[in-house]
Amino acid sequence: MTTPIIPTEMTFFARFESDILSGKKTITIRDEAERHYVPGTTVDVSTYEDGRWFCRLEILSVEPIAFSDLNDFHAQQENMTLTELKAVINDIYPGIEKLYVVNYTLVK
Ligand SMILES: CC(=O)Nc1ccn([C@H]2C[C@H](O)[C@@H](CO)O2)c(=O)n1
Repeated sequence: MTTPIIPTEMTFFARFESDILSGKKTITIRDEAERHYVPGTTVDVSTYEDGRWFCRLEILSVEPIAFSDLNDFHAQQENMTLTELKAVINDIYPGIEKLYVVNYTLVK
């Protein structure tokens, strides 16, 4: 039996940093490769572009979601409209239907 590796790091595109730090963005939607975050653990967060650390987040939950089931509540939690959110996700994960909502809170 293999021991699961608990992720301790997460990256975000730098353009989302201010929304995360202000508490306006409280979820991120990731693909299969990033579904292994564990509720109750904390992760160090840095920018995807240059690896600059900017905060720690506590993972609250990780729930599967189909792209076609994304709704206005998800968009609100991302501080976007649903149209914007779907466009962002389509850009990052083109054609991927099976996704995961990672809910987090800023560690102060
Ligand atoms: C490497 C990678 O995939 N990085 C990501 C993925 C997603 N995000 C943001 C963009 C949206 O706000 C949500 C939904 O995917 O999460 C990101 O910043 N970096």
